[in-house]
Amino acid sequence: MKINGTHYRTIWLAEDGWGVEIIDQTKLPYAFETVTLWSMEEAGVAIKDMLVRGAPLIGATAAYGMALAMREDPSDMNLGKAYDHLLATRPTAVNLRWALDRMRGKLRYLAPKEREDFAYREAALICDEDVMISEGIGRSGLEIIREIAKTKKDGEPVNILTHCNAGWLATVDWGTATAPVYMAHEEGINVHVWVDETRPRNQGASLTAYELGHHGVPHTLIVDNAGGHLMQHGQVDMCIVGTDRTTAKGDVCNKIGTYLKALAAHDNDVPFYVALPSTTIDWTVMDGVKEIPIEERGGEEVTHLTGKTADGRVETILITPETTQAGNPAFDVTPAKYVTALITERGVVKADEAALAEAFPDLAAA
Ligand SMILES: CSC[C@@H](O)[C@@H](O)C(=O)COP(=O)(O)O
Repeated sequence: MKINGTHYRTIWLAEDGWGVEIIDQTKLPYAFETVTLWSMEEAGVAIKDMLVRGAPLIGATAAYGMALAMREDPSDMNLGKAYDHLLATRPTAVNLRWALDRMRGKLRYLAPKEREDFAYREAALICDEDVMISEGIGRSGLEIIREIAKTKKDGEPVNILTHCNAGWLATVDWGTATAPVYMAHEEGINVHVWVDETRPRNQGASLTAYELGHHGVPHTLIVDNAGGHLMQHGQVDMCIVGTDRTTAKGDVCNKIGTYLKALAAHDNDVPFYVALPSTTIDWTVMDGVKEIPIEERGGEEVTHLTGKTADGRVETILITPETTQAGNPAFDVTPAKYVTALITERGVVKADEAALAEAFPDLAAA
């Protein structure tokens, strides 16, 4: 993705070859600042405090966290310690466990002195693969947008609603939900994105709007509750969202509020697509509502708002009475029956157990 003419991935190695550079997403959209992670602990903090976020990028950062750990101490004991420490940072995105399992699964069979170099190579591979996977998702979803575009009169845009940020900033590059949008835009299809602000952390307002703007994709920010109204009035052609964990039968766990969008889409015959890399499928889980752990975050994310003042200061303010308690479940589960289809790197797949197993026989059986 290009920011002011320079192509950036969301994670890369520092010039010294071992520090890990990330974009501090807590500073966006007000400032584009990069941070270097020098230790496994710093990688853990970056995930937990959401300097990096989005399921695929959480996985990529954890992989580099393991590499940093192996540089510090490549012993068996530290391998286990780093795995446990990083796994505890955020509970819902399964890419975290996937990346850690892949790293530990390979590193444990190597002699300690071989582990550091291998870990850096493996983490880089995970990042490169993520970019290729997002490109594959983009190509799969592009077909759907092309078909909808054919039904439009000259000059009418394809209106796409998205929730949270499943964009370039949530992956290593391209994004999942945004990859088809970027490809359609590059192909000259007239696309317009309805961006849910995505309270409480406002990933839509701060991140999705930021990256669509930098890419020149027409978009309009809406409050989270506007989607149903727009759908009732024929102003949404399709929804595309991301997912933090998809079950073996196609239930989808994504940012809180996704479920309500899916219900509104169902009621209005608007196709509801979920874009995901295969790394986001948890083959060990069937029933998303009962089995997926939902991250509960601090109530201050709900009671406070952060924004930029007219004189350029970034401030956090209280929007409730001092004593108000807030609940803050960060994700919800959309049952497979409300998902029109899953947009994956291996094509568009029905959200059901048999279709997923057929599309990913190698992974489903593992
Ligand atoms: C391709 S990212 C998919 C999901 O991780 C994304 O939609 C999302 O909900 C991100 O939540 P976040 O809490 O910002 O990490």
